Amino acid sequence: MFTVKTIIAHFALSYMFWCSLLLNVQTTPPGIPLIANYFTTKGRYEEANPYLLVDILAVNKSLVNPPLEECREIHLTAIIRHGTRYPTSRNVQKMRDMHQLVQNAPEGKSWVREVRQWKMWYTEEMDGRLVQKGVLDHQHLAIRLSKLFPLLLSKRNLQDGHIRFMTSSKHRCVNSTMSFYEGLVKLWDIKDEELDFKVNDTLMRFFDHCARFVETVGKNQSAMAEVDKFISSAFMEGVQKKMADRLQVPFSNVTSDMAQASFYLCAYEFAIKTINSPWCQLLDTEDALVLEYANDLKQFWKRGYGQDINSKSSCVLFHDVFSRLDRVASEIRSGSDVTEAVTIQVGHAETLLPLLTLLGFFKDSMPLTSSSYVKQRQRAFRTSKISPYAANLVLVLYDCSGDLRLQAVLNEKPLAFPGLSVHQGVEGPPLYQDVREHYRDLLQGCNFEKECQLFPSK
Ligand SMILES: O=P(O)(O)O[C@H]1[C@H](OP(=O)(O)O)[C@@H](OP(=O)(O)O)[C@H](O)[C@@H](O)[C@H]1OP(=O)(O)O
Repeated sequence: MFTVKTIIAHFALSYMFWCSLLLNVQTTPPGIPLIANYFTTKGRYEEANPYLLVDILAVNKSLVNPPLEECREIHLTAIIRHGTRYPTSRNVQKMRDMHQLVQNAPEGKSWVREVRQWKMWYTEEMDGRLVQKGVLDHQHLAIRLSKLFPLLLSKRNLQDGHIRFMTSSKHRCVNSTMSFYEGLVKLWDIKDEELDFKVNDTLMRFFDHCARFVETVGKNQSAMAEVDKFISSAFMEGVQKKMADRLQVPFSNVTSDMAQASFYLCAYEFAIKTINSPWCQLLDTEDALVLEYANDLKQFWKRGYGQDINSKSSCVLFHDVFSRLDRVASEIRSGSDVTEAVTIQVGHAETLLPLLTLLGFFKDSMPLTSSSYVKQRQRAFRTSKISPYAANLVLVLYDCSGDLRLQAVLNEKPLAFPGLSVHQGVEGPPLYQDVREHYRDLLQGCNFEKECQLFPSK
């Protein structure tokens, strides 16, 4: 349960947030950039769960465990994005160009001087590697999940080999997997144990192996047409103009890439070093909302509802998860032990977003387009909340006196399966059978090979 301190802090933070919205004044805690809630996939997990700012190990059991007394958790699959990372080499280049532009800006305000004096320390070699904060993200997540699901994430299950680890081959994911394991080993003071994990890109980087996705989306810039249109829109121009005014440089010198680079400089300095960098002074809330929307458009059209193949490329992961749930269900029904209590699968934002899309989560009534920025202010598809660093989708199977129930939890908050009504008005997670029925078409179809064929046979 939450401690009193956490509850008070949670309400204080929420009160400050709503004041800032109503009064449109900065009331974010000092040290946190005013625009920190809009960093999309470059954002910290803590901004999605502000109570963690007070106690990084706080959990709210009542939120995720079923209120039904007779339930006990019997299996957990967690699909987790890696922790906080360095920028990719492509973005380091954009950030370096932005830093260069500021060198030639006139002195101006004090923060401009600070930005001019700021040392560009990012290098291409960093290329998305995990940082120390990313190690802590996963260590802390492991401890919180073990507090939420103690029957599953237990010392006994770890030592008996009932907790399985799988990761993408990318260094940030391998190191995140090791950090998650370290969190448990430290918690239970386990010595002389070796982490046994599998690298499986077929599952964790399915998008690389889906020819139709690679050719029609990954390599096809026209699939990003709405993103490109928005980046050339008056909204983005407005951001560039304000930046040019603040820096007192010609508007023509401030490209949309530079606007994005300033956003990233503020985001990475904060996420990696917890610094409210002078770069954050270059953008106000309205600017951040525009840049947030540009990034959400990218994720929508490349990983979300924008193209059907985005979500269908995750069929292989969908079937992997449900075949394991089916296996556990039959083990329970036959009275035998559950062979795999916990599966930890570490991947990317582009592992999580297509699967969430396939399951129908965070779907808005209208698609995100270059012309719907204003209408989509309250959109459900907001990656700042869905897929920050260490974002995690946890599927928990419960045995409730013989009835199997399945709960979805995203970033430690329960998710209702879209379109699945509560079973006969009974509170708590739906019956597993009802979830399977709800996804019957996907379970019987969603054939990865067929969906990913570049030229589908008739
Ligand atoms: O804009 P960058 O180069 O950072 O984009 C990265 C992806 O980062 P994200 O857009 O999710 O913030 C990165 O995803 P991650 O979950 O591993 O951080 C992805 O692996 C990398 O290839 C870049 O994605 P893109 O779609 O190729 O731009």
